[in-house]
Amino acid sequence: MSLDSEYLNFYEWIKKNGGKIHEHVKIDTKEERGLFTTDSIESHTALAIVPWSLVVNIQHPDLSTINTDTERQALIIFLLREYNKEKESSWYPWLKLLNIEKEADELLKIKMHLFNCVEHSTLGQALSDRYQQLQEEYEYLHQAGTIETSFELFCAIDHLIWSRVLDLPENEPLSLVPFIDFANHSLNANARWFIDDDTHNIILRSERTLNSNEEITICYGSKSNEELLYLYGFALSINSNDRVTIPVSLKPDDILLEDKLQLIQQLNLPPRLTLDMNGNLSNESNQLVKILSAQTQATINQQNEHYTPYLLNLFNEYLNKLNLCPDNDETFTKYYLDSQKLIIQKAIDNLK
Ligand SMILES: C[S@@+](CC[C@H](N)C(=O)[O-])C[C@H]1O[C@@H](n2cnc3c(N)ncnc32)[C@H](O)[C@@H]1O
Repeated sequence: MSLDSEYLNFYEWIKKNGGKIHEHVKIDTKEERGLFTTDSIESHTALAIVPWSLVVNIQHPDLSTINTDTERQALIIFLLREYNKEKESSWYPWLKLLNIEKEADELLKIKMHLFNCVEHSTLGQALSDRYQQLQEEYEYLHQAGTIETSFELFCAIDHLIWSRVLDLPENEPLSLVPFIDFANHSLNANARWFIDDDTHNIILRSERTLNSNEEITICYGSKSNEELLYLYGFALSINSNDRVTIPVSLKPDDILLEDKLQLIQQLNLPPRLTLDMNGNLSNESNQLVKILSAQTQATINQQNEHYTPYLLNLFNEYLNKLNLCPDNDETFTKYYLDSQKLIIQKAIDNLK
């Protein structure tokens, strides 16, 4: 079956289930697959209406027999089960388009490459923690006979969920919304989605006039490149929400170790420094540096002469690690690294 007919099947499936897609909206692939217009569309027009019966979450009758610890696990089990049914699944027209097997292969390659470059960062820590958690979760579900797939497929489905789930309001369950899940992210989005109060349908609506052949985008939130990479596997070349977070720790031979630890705990400071786009430290981070750099009891929580050298050393070390990462063609890793280097360089210049 050609790709076009797969898309047509998908649109038909949505309509058959009571949904609507604007006649000038379709899924297409330019740099990245997404939603596009085929003609101009006025502002505040419904681009797609997805019925609640097609929203995948624990309230859906198809998930009612799944008993798990978390909503996410229920979604994983549901997707694996439906994926294995292939054409027999009533969700097939949507699942077919998600390229789950290809995802499983690519995900590992990209993650390994990315991981080599970010091992020293908070992103590296978060990725390896997640990988370990996934391994433990997989072992547990596999041994209990709840899932019978490979670990790679399990990871791909987990990634699929995090990268496609919609941020519904707090009282709503974790949900996947076919069709709207094809909208890519932009900080300058031209569309947004909302739940219709009366019908509970999910509506995607244009927020301004759209030109013909324009990509329809929604905003996934004000996320840094690190968060975007962690959750979705992409980064932006220009991201006004970007920042650098550097993990820091105390040296075991620090003569003020106990006092510093106590103070850090008392003030509830996280063990990392955060720099905004302009290379400025957050207030919390500033306080943490004062403590970490102090060399006498009297100056333990004050600006001290070691403050600037401590930071310069830390920033230069971090920059060196970023520079050690070999050049690579992976676009998003490059965006991430370039932006990190720019911010660190600004922070170094600010100290001079
Ligand atoms: C909700 S899906 C959007 C549809 C997806 N592009 C597809 O082909 O099915 C989210 C995924 O799309 C990609 N994506 C979304 N916004 C992007 C952007 N601005 N730049 C590059 N990739 C993006 C990422 O791979 C992300 O994990």
